Amino acid sequence: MIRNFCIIAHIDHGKSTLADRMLQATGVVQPRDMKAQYLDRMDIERERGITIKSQAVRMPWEDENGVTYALNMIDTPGHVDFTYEVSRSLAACEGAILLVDAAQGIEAQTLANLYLAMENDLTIIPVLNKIDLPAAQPEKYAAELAHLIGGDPDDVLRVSGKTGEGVEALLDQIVRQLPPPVGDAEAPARAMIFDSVYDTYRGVVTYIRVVDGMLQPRERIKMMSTGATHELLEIGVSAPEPVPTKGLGVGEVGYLITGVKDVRQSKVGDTVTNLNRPADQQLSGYADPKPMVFSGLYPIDGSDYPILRDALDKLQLNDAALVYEPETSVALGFGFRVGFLGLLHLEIVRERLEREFNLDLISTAPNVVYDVVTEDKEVVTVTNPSEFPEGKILEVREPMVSATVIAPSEFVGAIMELCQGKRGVLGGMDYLSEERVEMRYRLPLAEIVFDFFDQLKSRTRGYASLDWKADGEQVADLVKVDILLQGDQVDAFSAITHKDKAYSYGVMMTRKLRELIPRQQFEVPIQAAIGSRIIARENIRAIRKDVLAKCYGGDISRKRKLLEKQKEGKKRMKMFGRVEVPQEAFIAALSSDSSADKKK
Ligand SMILES: Nc1nc2c(ncn2[C@@H]2O[C@H](COP(=O)(O)OP(=O)(O)OP(=O)(O)O)[C@@H](O)[C@H]2O)c(=O)[nH]1
Repeated sequence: MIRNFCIIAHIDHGKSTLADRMLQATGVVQPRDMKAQYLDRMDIERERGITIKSQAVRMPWEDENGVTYALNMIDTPGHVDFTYEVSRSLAACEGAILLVDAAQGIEAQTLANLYLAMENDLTIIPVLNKIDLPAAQPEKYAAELAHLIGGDPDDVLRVSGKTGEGVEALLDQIVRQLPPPVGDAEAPARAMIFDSVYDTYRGVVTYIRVVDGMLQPRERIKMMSTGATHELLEIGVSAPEPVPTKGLGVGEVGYLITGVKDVRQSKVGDTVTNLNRPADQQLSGYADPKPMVFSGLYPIDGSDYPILRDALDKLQLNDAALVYEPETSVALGFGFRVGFLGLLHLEIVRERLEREFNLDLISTAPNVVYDVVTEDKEVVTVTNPSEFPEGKILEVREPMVSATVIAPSEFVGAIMELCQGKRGVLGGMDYLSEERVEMRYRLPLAEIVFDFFDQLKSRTRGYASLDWKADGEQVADLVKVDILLQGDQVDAFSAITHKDKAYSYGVMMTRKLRELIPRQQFEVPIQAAIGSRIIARENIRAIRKDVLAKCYGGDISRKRKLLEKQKEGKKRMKMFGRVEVPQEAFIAALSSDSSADKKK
């Protein structure tokens, strides 16, 4: 008897904590082994209190008639950057627990995840969490939830992941309400890969859900999309530590190990079948995660470049959403252009590179991907402003998102003002209750991916929540702004912006550089330009830097020392034409610009 379910919730509504309590209530983790966020294996997940990778775990649960069920729980990430992980997990389940913080109510990702679950035809069990909080308003939010998904407010379960209250009743309801998995036990095996993870000791561990038939150790399996075959070295369940079994049958969730070293050989969304008796139809897979923002990553010390390359290779083993290719910049030297799902993803990758591989990195201001149509109708995909085609351009298309904002209704005006300022178009508005409203906007990705969320939070005193998903492209009035030092373009500072914002970018960047670049022996103009048109200009005045002026005596050795020192200082300088720029100036100019993403 099997029940497969996942927990879906807005970020911080308590999924991981509830999962911990379930592990305890079912006895699979002993109290002495318990640690918070048991299923979050990465250090960064623990430290930041967020879930990045999905995890599956099997737990036994006995119903009131003494029948024991195997419950497979799949813990999913809550942040919008990792939504693609959620949809994969959902496809492996028959049911979802829709968890809502009893002191907060429905938030934007509650809705987004609910819609995903509904698209996957899952049975939904509404649950209010954190009922131990003094600020909890279970009656009010039970009504909100019942209104949203239909049904009676009294049927909304109430639990506390902190105290464990209501968790056993919830496990009983999972057994009672969720349908058992259906599949054909006699058919050729078909199993869906919903995650694959690189483990230093075991190689690639592939998480699967068997739909039809049976997979057994030692047999040869085939990946249906590539035709690659492997021997099944081990198959088993996570309980939550890996436990090898004699095979996995219909509806079962577990892992398999084949000895491959690269997660790309065990592609998420692929169907695993038996080589001797293969299935003819693949299961419908998932859309590949698509990078949304790109940034250049450069080692501060140029000799670290090979280390950075190896480190990215290693991280990619575990993160199929990470894409990169080598790139060179006049200002920053050799590095990589890296694609990310969002700014949180960028921040996490960068932190892992610095921490796990001891690298000091500089990242260029992130940008979204543009399609530029040139005069001869060629479409150029631009992931780096320096690739923006020269010459006449027919149109520039930018990626769009559809965004949902949920907030108390008193903030409707403030939210509208913000979204309009970001070139958003209102798509619709619904009241969830008398005082809370859901607003739907279509907005350019470039306008929301950077500081939108912070601005939204500050205009709504922290009450608004946001969710968004990709929604096609639009033609827009976009231009490339270049920054020139004495007439020479500095590639790391080029940016693609909306025409109305080009001027303010130009002014901001030229001012910043004027402050950061030391004076030279001659006057240096810093200009911002669109094509050949100058839109902003600052000057660095000339000085004559005479290091010898300090030495009045005739001590020649001291003079020589000073000259040597000056020469050394120059090594860390980059030359732009005749202009010397210390690398620190670039770092300072770029780092203050990259708005850190806050937890959403
Ligand atoms: N008082 C109280 N606090 C809770 C309860 N459940 C979770 N919390 C707290 O709420 C915060 C978020 O809990 P998590 O379990 O990390 O939330 P999450 O939804 O898993 O977050 P992500 O994995 O990042 O999506 C933590 O500080 C928990 O200690 C509860 O029942 N009562």
